[in-house]
Amino acid sequence: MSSHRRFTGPKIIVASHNEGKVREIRDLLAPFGVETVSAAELDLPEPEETGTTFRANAELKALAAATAAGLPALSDDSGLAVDGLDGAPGIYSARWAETGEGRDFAAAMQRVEKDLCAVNGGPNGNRAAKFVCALTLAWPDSHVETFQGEVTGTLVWPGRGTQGFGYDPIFEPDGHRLTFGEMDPAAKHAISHRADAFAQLIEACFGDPAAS
Ligand SMILES: O=P(O)(O)OP(=O)(O)OP(=O)(O)OC[C@H]1O[C@@H](n2cnc3c(O)ncnc32)[C@H](O)[C@@H]1O
Ligand SMILES: [Mg+2]
Repeated sequence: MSSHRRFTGPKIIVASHNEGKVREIRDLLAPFGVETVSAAELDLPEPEETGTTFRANAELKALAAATAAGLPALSDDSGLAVDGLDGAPGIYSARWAETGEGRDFAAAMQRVEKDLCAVNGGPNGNRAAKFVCALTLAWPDSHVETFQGEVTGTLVWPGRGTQGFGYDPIFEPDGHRLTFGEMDPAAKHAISHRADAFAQLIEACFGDPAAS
């Protein structure tokens, strides 16, 4: 028997204010016939991400939405962790793009490249990075289930492609010659950090209970 709590539906809050993420989460949930409503659509406040780990931030976002709305909520805390930068920007990936008037990912990607070149003494050297995703499913009684996924790759410069969102144009996953920015959504979903975490969530909380 699995010790995970199962989601019995029918409705789930997607506890994110990031449109690109909400689109991907809806794609990944589509085969399970779950009705979704996003935190933005419900006008839920965006909690401050005070955690020091992806897990802590995912849990606080999901709990805030689930307890405010009285429905199970699914959050995602994710980011780009660059080996040569000791894992930066990491949990600060969104904050590196903040301008005070919104987000500028062109500027955030430029900062990653500049910092990496400073460490490597130029454009070559160690350009390894990974995307990390912590997914939390929380219930209104404060029960949480959290799963973490990742995908390793290499940073390219300049960025390529206009698909996806955030740092996708500069991330070329290992074993591929296209960046996430150049891949179709289905190709990204086959290998992404989000899809990795999702596969674990689905198996633990959405699978057939008779099979566990
Ligand atoms: O907190 P919510 O409301 O979900 O939305 P957010 O955009 O603030 O999300 P995070 O706090 O988790 O920050 C994640 C950052 O990492 C970036 N990121 C995460 N997953 C990504 C992906 O699949 N492709 C590109 N960038 C990604 C993303 O653009 C954000 O800047
Ligand atoms: Mg955020």
